[in-house]
Amino acid sequence: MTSIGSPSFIVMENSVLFHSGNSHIRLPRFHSYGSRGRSSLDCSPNFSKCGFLKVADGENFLGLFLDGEKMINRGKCVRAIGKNDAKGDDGDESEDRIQATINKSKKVLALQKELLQQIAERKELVSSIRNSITSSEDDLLSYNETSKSILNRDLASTSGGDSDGESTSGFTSGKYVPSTGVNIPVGVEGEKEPERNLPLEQVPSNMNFQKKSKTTSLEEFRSERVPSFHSKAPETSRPEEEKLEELAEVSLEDFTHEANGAPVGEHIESPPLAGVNVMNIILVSAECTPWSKTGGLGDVAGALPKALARRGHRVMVVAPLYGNYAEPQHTGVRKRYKVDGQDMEVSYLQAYIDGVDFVFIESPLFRNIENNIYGGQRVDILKRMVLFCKAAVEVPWYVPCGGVCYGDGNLAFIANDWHTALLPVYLKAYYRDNGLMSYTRSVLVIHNIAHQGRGPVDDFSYVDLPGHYIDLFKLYDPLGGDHFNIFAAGLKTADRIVTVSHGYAWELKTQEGGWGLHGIINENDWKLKGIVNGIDTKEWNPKLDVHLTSDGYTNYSLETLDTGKSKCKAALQQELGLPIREDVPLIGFIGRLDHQKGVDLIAEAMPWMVGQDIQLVMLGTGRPDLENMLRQFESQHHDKVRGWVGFSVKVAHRITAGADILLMPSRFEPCGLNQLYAMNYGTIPVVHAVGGLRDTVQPFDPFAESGFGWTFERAEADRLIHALGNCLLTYREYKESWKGIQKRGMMRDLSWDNAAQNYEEVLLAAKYQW
Ligand SMILES: Nc1ncnc2c1ncn2[C@@H]1O[C@H](COP(=O)(O)OP(=O)(O)O[C@H]2O[C@H](CO)[C@@H](O)[C@H](O)[C@H]2O)[C@@H](O)[C@H]1O
Repeated sequence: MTSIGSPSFIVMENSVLFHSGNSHIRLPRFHSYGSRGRSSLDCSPNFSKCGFLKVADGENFLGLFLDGEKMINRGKCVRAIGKNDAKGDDGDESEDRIQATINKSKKVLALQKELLQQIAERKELVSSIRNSITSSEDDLLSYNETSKSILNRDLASTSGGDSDGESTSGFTSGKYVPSTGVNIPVGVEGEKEPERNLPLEQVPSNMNFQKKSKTTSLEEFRSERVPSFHSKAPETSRPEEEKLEELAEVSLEDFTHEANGAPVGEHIESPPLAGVNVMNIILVSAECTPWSKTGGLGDVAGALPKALARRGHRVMVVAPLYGNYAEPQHTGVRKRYKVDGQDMEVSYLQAYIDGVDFVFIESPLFRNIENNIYGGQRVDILKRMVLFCKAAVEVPWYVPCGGVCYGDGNLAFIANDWHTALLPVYLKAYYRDNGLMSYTRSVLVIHNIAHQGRGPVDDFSYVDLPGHYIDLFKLYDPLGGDHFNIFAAGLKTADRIVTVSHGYAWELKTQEGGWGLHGIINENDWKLKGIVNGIDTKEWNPKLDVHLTSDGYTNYSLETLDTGKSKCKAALQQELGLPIREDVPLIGFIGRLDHQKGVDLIAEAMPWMVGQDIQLVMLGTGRPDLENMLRQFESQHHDKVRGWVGFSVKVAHRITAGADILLMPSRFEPCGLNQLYAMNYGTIPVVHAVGGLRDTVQPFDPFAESGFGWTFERAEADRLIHALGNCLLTYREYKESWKGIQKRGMMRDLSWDNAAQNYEEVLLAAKYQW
């Protein structure tokens, strides 16, 4: 928070020139001010320097307040700081300073002029490049009659959206009809290739275009000097005048700094980490924490976008609205989409949290299934995903966030698992095949290849695509012959494929690991990359964990590990009704109860385990037989074992904090998040060395005192017993080594920041791929 002391002002027609110490800044005058005695604070959501004026008497300004902490936070309310009389206590001295400011502003205007000249030159260069691209790709870009008529329809601006609720999109006689009132982004016109303001960063780097020429382009200037603004329109859809206006709005201080080489004022935000590569990114997921979660996908959808936003990208998450969520507000936008021949209406809600736009799609199909997201008949699930993907792919056109739609230029979708694997296909079939959304890319992330959206070939009729698209979905299966496979089509169509660890990227290409899709994955190896998941270090942090603030639990850190963790362990033992003993190793398991998670291996090892002086708590839901098994473990070994059947985020956090050891005998594990959470809480993982578990848990080496846990090479009970036995021995006999492992785990950087940077590289590669 920046405190501005004894400031003085010049009130101009449309702005207020503010001067204090060495700082100068121009702020727009807010229409909401000027009322007598007004004392509340207000802000301009679109203004880069989010200023606050307090007025007591007509046009006499009493105070001006700056949000110096994070100026790009739209709508973030700040406390009032600083106060001064408009005429100033400084009298003449103040007048002089103001005069000086005016002089400086003149210099700045001269600078601006020069910049505009450079921009004009740069524009000329870009348009000549664009012309050459257009002429060489004429064939590719010529539209068929259908697309011409689509383009001729509604050429309204990208902002605002259409809320008439009357439009329907879908395929009629093999031709896709976008929803009535599609807001084709500005620049899409008439019968030719849409005229677009190709942003500078969209020019492929290999085009010999001097990206880093001596003169500075507007884009470069903006990205280097001005923080990225959440509510700004995508570059492609904004007229040049608007950009210039924005340039003029950049504070005087920025310019005077440029001119004088003076120190940067406190209110200048550092440039986005992504630099000139900032993009609009829309992650589409069937679940998203904290609103909906059945497993790790929800965690990723809730956290990765925030890390991407921290790098300066404009980021949105699109998810279905399953329940009544507190945060999102109705946008007033409604649309209709055809699903299996029926018109389905959807509406859109939106919330802006931690730099990310969360957009929820509301439909009776999604209502009240938060506990059964993937439940129901195969065809019902398929219809839900068809509706979700059809609606999601058009969100950038219809749903204004911070007042402005994302638009389809410089845009990349991140789809996740088979549930949204239709999105890349729709993007291609409905739009890119018709010359629309040409600058939009899609990346498909594989979190779990075991679930693929399979069905009989006849299911193709539900996805509403032109007939020839069936080849993308058809897959031969040695058991069932030809079948319909949504994941297969998504993998073939997406511009890039990501999976959640390096180990899993390798496994996917094998017959055992690819679950029938290894052929397709091998064919598309060139676009596949493994990126290890991160963790949400706010949500899963023993220091901040909100689930550790009651019932005897406590927050702790590396410094308070011994006392804090012991307290959490005792609280967990008490909550579970286990004997409260500091010296007994407490082992935890958290996960979906299915074949993947290797619960049966724990069952096999159970006789050995209960023969040890240990305690075991297992939390999970899933296959009914495995749920029953958990209940049986508890009733048979009530003094040592608890089987908690249910889905409880709170209990998951508490087990992670209170347990000494986390067991993950997964048969396959694309990445695994629980072992990462465990390490961050000083809980030692014992894992089957597979997929992401192998990538993230380097085995303990007692000679080098290195490593983070114990691993076993084969998913077999005796291997598990061997690894767990060594772990228990170290717990009991080698306390210092144990502490070392705990501390190394807690000191690791497990945040999403690294992964976000890697995702950015993938998105960029997709963006420049034609
Ligand atoms: N009963 C319960 N109560 C409360 N919380 C529970 C729970 N059961 C599971 N969870 C939570 O769900 C998440 C599970 O995440 P994982 O990554 O371990 O597995 P999942 O197989 O679902 O995810 C897939 O996607 C993720 C994300 O990419 C990959 O890491 C993973 O390998 C892949 O299988 C964790 O946050 C865990 O705490």
